[in-house]
Amino acid sequence: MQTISQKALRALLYEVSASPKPGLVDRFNQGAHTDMDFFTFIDSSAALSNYFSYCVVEGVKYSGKNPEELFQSLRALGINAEKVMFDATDGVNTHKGLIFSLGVICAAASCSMMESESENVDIEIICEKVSLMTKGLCLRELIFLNKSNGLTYGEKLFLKYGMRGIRGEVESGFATVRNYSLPVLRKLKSLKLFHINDILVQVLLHLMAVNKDTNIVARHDLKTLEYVQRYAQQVLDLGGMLTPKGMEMVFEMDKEFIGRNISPGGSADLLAVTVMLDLLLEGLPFSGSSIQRNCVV
Ligand SMILES: CC(C)(COP(=O)(O)OP(=O)(O)OC[C@H]1O[C@@H](n2cnc3c(N)ncnc32)[C@H](O[C@H]2O[C@H](COP(=O)(O)OP(=O)(O)OP(=O)(O)O)[C@@H](O)[C@H]2O)[C@@H]1O)[C@@H](O)C(=O)NCCC(=O)NCCS
Ligand SMILES: Nc1ncnc2[nH]cnc12
Repeated sequence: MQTISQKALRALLYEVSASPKPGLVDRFNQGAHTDMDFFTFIDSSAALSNYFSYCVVEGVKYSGKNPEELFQSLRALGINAEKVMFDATDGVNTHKGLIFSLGVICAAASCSMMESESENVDIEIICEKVSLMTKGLCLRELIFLNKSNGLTYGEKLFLKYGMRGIRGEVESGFATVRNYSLPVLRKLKSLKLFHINDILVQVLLHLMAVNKDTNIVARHDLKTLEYVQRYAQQVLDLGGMLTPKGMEMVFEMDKEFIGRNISPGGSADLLAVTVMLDLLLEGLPFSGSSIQRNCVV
């Protein structure tokens, strides 16, 4: 059995390995990116493995009553992890979104497991903890935003379109993942009919059909986001990765996204989050009521 941080690393590696992912870096090509490839993601993933352990430790140590304090304790770790990522990739942003999302999940999972003294913590409880930890984040960092320059893409897009990006997704306890992608992943795995690669790409298509991906809007506009969502739904209607015709369309979509410089990076992130929550559902190496803290990490 694996520890929480090993699962986080596995989620990163599964996400980048799933191929073909339209417009994204995968084993077949660089997608709509010129500055990074599959190996950049391997370098970035390896560099981040310690960071996930540190986040798990914060969750294990935390015994207070206000989960927002636990989130605050992660912030410095997250900022440092972004530096570690940029060092490993020569300044390319591979995993900024996942440093944030998986860091919060690692801490929420270990904290919830310590509280319940059980390895079998419901995903709903972990996501509820994520939501409590990040409560008020959109209000503080977007709605009451009081800086006028040096804005991140996420902040600019909130001001322009009211999009809440990754902050909205974590504050909702990963509603998009719980409502759409995780049920698809679990159902397809349980059928035992398809290869994990094809299942992951299929899950990505489901995410692309619904996710309000700020990454697409940052490079383009809302019309392009709608185009991506419609296109993903059309491919799913043909069976997506699970039928020969659908699979052909996925390769076609990849070519088209590369040509139009479209990269659904936010949906790629939610694919990794989906894998992580699924791996957490498998349980962790605890032993009865005496929790072996080092096993969780
Ligand atoms: C809190 C922050 C992480 C917020 O950052 P920001 O204000 O920039 O907010 P967002 O734009 O909302 O999101 C940041 C990244 O999250 C991913 N993302 C976006 N939308 C969604 C969504 N709907 N669901 C899930 N995830 C989403 C996305 O990451 C992916 O894209 C990255 C590539 O981005 P970028 O380089 O900008 O784009 P390119 O098009 O490739 O660039 P060009 O080639 O055009 O130049 C890639 O990393 C994917 O992962 C968003 O980028 C942050 O500001 C913050 O506070 N950081 C500190 C860390 C911290 O506090 N951690 C806490 C400890 S847990
Ligand atoms: N595979 C991928 N390609 C491009 N951007 C990403 N962000 C997260 N995963 C990604």
